Amino acid sequence: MSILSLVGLGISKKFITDSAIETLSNSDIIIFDRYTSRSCDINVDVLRRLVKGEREFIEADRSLLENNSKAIIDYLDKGYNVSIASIGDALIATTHVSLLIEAKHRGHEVKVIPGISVHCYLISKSLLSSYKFGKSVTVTFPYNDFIDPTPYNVIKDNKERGLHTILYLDLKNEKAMTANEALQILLRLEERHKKSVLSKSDIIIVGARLGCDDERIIALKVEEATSFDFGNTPHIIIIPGNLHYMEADAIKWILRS
Ligand SMILES: C[S@@+](CC[C@H](N)C(=O)[O-])C[C@H]1O[C@@H](n2cnc3c(N)ncnc32)[C@H](O)[C@@H]1O
Repeated sequence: MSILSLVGLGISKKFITDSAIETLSNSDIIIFDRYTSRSCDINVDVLRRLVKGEREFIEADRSLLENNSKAIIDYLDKGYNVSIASIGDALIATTHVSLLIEAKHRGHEVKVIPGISVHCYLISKSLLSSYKFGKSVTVTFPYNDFIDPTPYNVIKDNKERGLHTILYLDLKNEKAMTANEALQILLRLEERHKKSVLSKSDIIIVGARLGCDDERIIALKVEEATSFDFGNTPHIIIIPGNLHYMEADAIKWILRS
């Protein structure tokens, strides 16, 4: 029986925990997940330096972790302890739980090492109440002329219940969607569906490169945000629902003046 560990690295180097390093150092094979999220300063070379002892590193894209999990199970079946190291938390806004289930079914031990996720970091820095977030959703790049309406519908459902929505932005190969692109997509969906889900005068919150030295978190109107320069990616957005008076007071500190 081998061990499969899902290790969250946190969103930047300063958040990598001792527990993460210890778990990686005890693995024979470390699979660095470089597709579910990006960090400003964590990469495979950084991990090589932090991990104790010589370990085999594999850089994994979507095909290895989602379509070809058999390769991972084969390593476990051969007696190797495997860690999958993801930016942020390995189980927040990913589908990696399927790997744990598969490994467990094969009789292997599974471990989860939580990491500081962009999800909780953003909620904390936004000053909004964690009790008032609804379902989160990813805005994906249009495919030919097709724009996936899911984010529009999720924002609508959350807003109907007064809840805030976190929008993750698509990562495709080397391209990361900017907040500007995401908002243009949502405004196009508004034009198409006309359900008054998003208007140019709404206040939204954008986080850029959270956890990095040049992080930004700004509350501003949609019409300003569409052309605002938030700096390099990754970016993330909150579409607020109804603001409690304390939330409305607190976000003034991050409001663009
Ligand atoms: C699918 S989510 C995965 C989240 C990750 N598992 C975690 O727990 O942090 C990845 C998306 O979150 C956002 N994101 C991740 N890290 C970020 C950061 N440091 N600053 C701003 N947005 C970030 C981006 O929109 C990115 O495309």
